[in-house]
Amino acid sequence: MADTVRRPLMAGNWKMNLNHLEAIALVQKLAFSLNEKQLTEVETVVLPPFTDLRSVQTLIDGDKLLIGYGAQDLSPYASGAYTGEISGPMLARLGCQYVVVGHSERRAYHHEDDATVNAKVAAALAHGLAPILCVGEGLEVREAAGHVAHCSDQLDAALKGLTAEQVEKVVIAYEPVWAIGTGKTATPEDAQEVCGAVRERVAERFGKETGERTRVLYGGSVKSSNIAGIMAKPDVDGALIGGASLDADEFAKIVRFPEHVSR
Ligand SMILES: O=C[C@H](O)COP(=O)(O)O
Repeated sequence: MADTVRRPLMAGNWKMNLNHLEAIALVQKLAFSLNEKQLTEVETVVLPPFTDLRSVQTLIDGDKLLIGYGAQDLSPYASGAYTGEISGPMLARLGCQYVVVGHSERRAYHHEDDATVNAKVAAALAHGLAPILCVGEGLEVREAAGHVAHCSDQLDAALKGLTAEQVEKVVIAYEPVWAIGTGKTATPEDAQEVCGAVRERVAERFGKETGERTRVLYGGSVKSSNIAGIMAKPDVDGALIGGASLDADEFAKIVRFPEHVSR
């Protein structure tokens, strides 16, 4: 992790897990497990299913918890006849700060292509939400050593038409598909290679300052036992955590990573 203006971000993507009652219990436990200093040093965010958001908002606002929250997806449209969809304005009204866009599970199971991801990034920004934009290669691309080019192409497509000022608000998450939910974590060097390349690409297209300010996360089988090594890398500003974020103790240990990193 570089000594820059970039505040570390640990975001827990719960995926399709935990109902609204379980969500309240987890957020309460997470908040009790971390003190003000830890939550100030490391931005801590939960990304629950849509049905939990109102409960999470009520708890976080009511108890003034230093925990952020957001959604896992949004429609590219603001309103209209799109059955089953949830819009940016709806999420903004619920106080969401973040929304995941282009997660590999949505690209694979919901056939989201680069144009859709680009439209969703723009929709999020238009409604004051910071997109957590996911890029990442599958195993075949990795084995053919095409991972950097693949992520760079996904990034270019997703950021098409944006200004530098907008790009600074985007959080980019490098999530190698082969490391998601598999227990196969990328090594800190693997994470650094792509996170560094992503930052360089942002700098090339939107300017050096924008590259320096944009946060780049790693995601894929992150746990308390491997987070310190990953966060020691200069271009990794945090993590997008799946399975491990469903356990409040484990998530809190991940947030406390600075205690295990020598800087
Ligand atoms: O969004 C989170 C990632 O898909 C990582 O999931 P995981 O930590 O369960 O491997």
